[in-house]
Amino acid sequence: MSVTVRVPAKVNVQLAVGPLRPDGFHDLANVFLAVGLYDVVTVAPADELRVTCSGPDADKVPLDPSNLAARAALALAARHGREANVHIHIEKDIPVAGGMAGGSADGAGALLACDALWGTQASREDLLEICAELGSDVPFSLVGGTALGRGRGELLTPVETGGSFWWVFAVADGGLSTPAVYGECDRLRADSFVPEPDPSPALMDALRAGDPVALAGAVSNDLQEAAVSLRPSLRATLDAGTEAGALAAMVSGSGPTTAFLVSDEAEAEKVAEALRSSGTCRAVRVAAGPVPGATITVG
Ligand SMILES: C[C@@](CO)(OP(=O)(O)O)[C@H](O)COP(=O)(O)OP(=O)(O)OC[C@H]1O[C@@H](n2ccc(N)nc2=O)[C@H](O)[C@@H]1O
Ligand SMILES: Nc1ncnc2c1ncn2[C@@H]1O[C@H](COP(=O)(O)OP(=O)(O)O)[C@@H](O)[C@H]1O
Repeated sequence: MSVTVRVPAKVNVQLAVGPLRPDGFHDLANVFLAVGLYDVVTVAPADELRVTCSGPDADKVPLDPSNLAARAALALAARHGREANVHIHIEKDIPVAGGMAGGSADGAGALLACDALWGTQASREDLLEICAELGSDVPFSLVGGTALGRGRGELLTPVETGGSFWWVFAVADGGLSTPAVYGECDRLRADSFVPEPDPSPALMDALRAGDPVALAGAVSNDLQEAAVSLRPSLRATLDAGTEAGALAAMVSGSGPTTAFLVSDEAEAEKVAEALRSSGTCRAVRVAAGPVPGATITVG
């Protein structure tokens, strides 16, 4: 017997970062959009907890208990007074350390899969609470769609979205550490007043209208300057996408993946081809969103 869960990547259409909190996190207005690039997590009974991973980036994924999928299984097992004796296999398609919440996706996926495998029947609230303990982005990987994350990103409310948006993602060589990018953001803003983060009304209107041109005018990412500061070569990738006709060019979350909003699928293929031949990135992916969060496909 096994259970398989499919979990999407995300792009942040707004990432407003407030001042550094005493606990080392930042308050956010984090508008997540789940996009159709997926990791697939399968769990099956085993003698002991074990994680395996396949896919082109598999060698970059830790297989020890620091893996977010393993941590999710251990957290659920601890709550229900049982052993986490399960084999977790991750088919990884989400770029690793790319600002697309791949680890968070695996955490949410393993949690949902173990809950079904073990019949623990945890409530949605319990699952979301465990997700928040695992990481700021993990609750969103469970719920998917479009959502506003407040607090450190874990306090979610759904955002009405009137259509599907097409994206091209340029995957960079190597990853960027999320804490390092937040740290660089603090350093760059050390002498500026940093306001409390708020969701953009223009962005909410554009999402509700399903209007990619309006969305392109409203997207923002306070971590972009920091990601480009740590990885200056991203500037050339952003420029290549803009020159190819993307409506908006931005860093995805903490990067180094860059995200290009386009009007439709045909434009996506055009911009993708231009990015591929630009020589400014390692790989190019096309995806649309919003899509649902973690979903059981087998089991
Ligand atoms: C930046 C974002 C945008 O969605 O994602 P990525 O682009 O990395 O995927 C998130 O805020 C990343 O969330 P996640 O990767 O879950 O971070 P966590 O494990 O909770 O925290 C890792 C570290 O990031 C920093 N951190 C994270 C969230 C937050 N609101 N403020 C922070 O300062 C802290 O240094 C923290 O120790
Ligand atoms: N299941 C997992 N998949 C990928 N990375 C993981 C996983 N579990 C833990 N990690 C660690 O999390 C780091 C961040 O990876 P990831 O979640 O892919 O990127 P990001 O935080 O930029 O969205 C990786 O460098 C890796 O060390």
